[in-house]
Amino acid sequence: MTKLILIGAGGHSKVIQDIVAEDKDFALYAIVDDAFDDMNEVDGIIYANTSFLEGISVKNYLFCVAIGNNNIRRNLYNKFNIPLESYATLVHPSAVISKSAKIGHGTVVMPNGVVNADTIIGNHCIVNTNSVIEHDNIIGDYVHISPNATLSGAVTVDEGTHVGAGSVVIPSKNIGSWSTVGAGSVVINNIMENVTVVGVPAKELKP
Ligand SMILES: CC(=O)SCCNC(=O)CCNC(=O)[C@H](O)C(C)(C)COP(=O)(O)OP(=O)(O)OC[C@H]1O[C@@H](n2cnc3c(N)ncnc32)[C@H](O)[C@@H]1OP(=O)(O)O
Repeated sequence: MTKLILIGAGGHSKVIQDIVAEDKDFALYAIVDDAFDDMNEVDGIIYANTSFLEGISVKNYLFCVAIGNNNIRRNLYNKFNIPLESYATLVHPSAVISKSAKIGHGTVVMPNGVVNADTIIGNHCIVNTNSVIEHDNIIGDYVHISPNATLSGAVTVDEGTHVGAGSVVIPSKNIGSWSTVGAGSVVINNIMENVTVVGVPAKELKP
């Protein structure tokens, strides 16, 4: 069993802890978060400040940045000198993943997530509860596909973008990097980088 360390102790972390509890390949070793000043051990799990990472031998563990915010997740990955290969790919047993799909390091697939044929998902992504990523999608690093969102076939989502809960993207559209698709939106056009779109059909929200 591989010992796993989660970086982050908030709501998103709780869902990941549930996934780890279902996975016989992993044993949750520690949860580190700057919200913790002191080190405690509860039910065999260490709770500690992120400075705990400085005193361990990285090669003995796998890791996951368990933070929902895409930008913070990227910043924490860049902050800690942990090789990409040391980040686990965590998949809930109820998720359905095509044998031809590829999923990167540090990426989590929540309950009932679907990733279909020939889709490629990058590193440190979130495929959230009940979301559907259809065939031939290309999903960049640090992307979050929220609960109940549906990406139709051959969609591309570039780095850091957040696709909101219950939104739909029609086939073959591209969503640029570090953009946000509001909850419940329907994307029928390509979306630029660094914008927020909302509504049906999705239109840019001007600052
Ligand atoms: C397990 C989990 O929890 S995973 C997390 C999943 N999270 C999500 O899906 C959240 C997605 N976020 C949203 O939908 C947000 O509303 C955002 C990012 C689109 C906009 O947030 P903000 O920038 O704070 O916008 P704000 O709330 O000020 O609204 C601005 C305008 O957009 C409208 N608007 C905001 N969100 C939406 C939406 N999803 N659909 C349609 N209109 C919207 C508002 O009504 C408002 O309109 P008005 O100016 O005419 O009054």
